[in-house]
Amino acid sequence: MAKKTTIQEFESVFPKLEEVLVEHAQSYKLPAQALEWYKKSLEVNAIGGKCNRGMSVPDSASLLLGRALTEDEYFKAATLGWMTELLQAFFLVSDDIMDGSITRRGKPCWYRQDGVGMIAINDAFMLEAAIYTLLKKFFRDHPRYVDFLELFHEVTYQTEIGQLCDLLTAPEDVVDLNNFSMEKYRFIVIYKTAYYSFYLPVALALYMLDIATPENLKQAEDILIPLGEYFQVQDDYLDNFGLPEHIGKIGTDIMDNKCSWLVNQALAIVTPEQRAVLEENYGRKDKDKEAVIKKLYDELNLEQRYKDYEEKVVGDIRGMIAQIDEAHGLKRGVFEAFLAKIYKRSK
Ligand SMILES: CC(C)CCOP(=O)(O)OP(=O)(O)O
Repeated sequence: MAKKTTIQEFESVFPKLEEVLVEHAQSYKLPAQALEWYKKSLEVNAIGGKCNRGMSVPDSASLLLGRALTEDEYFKAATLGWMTELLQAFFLVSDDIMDGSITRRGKPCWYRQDGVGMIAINDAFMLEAAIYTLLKKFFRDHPRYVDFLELFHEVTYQTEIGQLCDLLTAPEDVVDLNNFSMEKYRFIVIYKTAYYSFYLPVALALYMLDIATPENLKQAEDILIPLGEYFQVQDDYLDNFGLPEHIGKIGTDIMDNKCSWLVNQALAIVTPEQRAVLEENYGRKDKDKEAVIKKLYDELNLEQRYKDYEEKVVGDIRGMIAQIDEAHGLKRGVFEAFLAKIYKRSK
């Protein structure tokens, strides 16, 4: 019988990994001040999230095996999971600078913390580098070591092309709503979110168990990418309708001129007068203009539109899960468990 991990159990693995990373830094005789800085960056930026990505590696491995993991299997799967959380930390530290975000996981963004500033850019690079230190330490002799390396490299690149398009579609000083479309939106979110947040953890579990056949990887991708799109739509919805004290971050999409799911939905249904309101107020660094957009979103009843979307897309995803061919090691439970982690989430 598969066993689901808990956040406590998953987080209990991190200190051991942090010790490995600190020892690696010490092997270069890193001065004490820099070492302390690195430790703090690891602890502040890797810990404190929901760990959906990280916990999905051991959860998926246990579901694929159809049994609880042994202690060593759990440690290895959780280590791969923490590598996805280090990748997440690398992206969040960077993204918060690019978006001019204020809070993250209920605290000031790392770059906004005392004395950090643009050192955060180098800290982000070091969070990414930590992935490969752990991979070499614990998986150098694994038959799929090169596949792990290539997977992390490819998924990082996919996320970066998504982020590039996200930023180019949301120039700070040039608001042109004709620049937005659902087609552009889908490309952006598939690459900036879906691959690293949903495909990566399951692909890691498949490689760890050495059942990452092209068929299994393709079947997994065909479901996990739509799941990742849904997850980003949720994030866009929460950016405006979520409670900052509950989601742990203050929404910035409207002022950041983002090609958000919400503005794309609005563009599809506004009257000419309402479109003029969008044109006049969207994408400006102005709280009063932001408030006008938030009021328009309420008038357009976008909250209900999101809830209708959620029921439709989850029905479609459940239909895809039901079609999975389990003959080559894949298990429907892997995707049902991932969906259950995010369905109707409020943060
Ligand atoms: C929307 C996504 C790309 C960024 C936030 O991801 P997340 O909600 O999993 O964040 P946490 O790691 O803080 O739980």
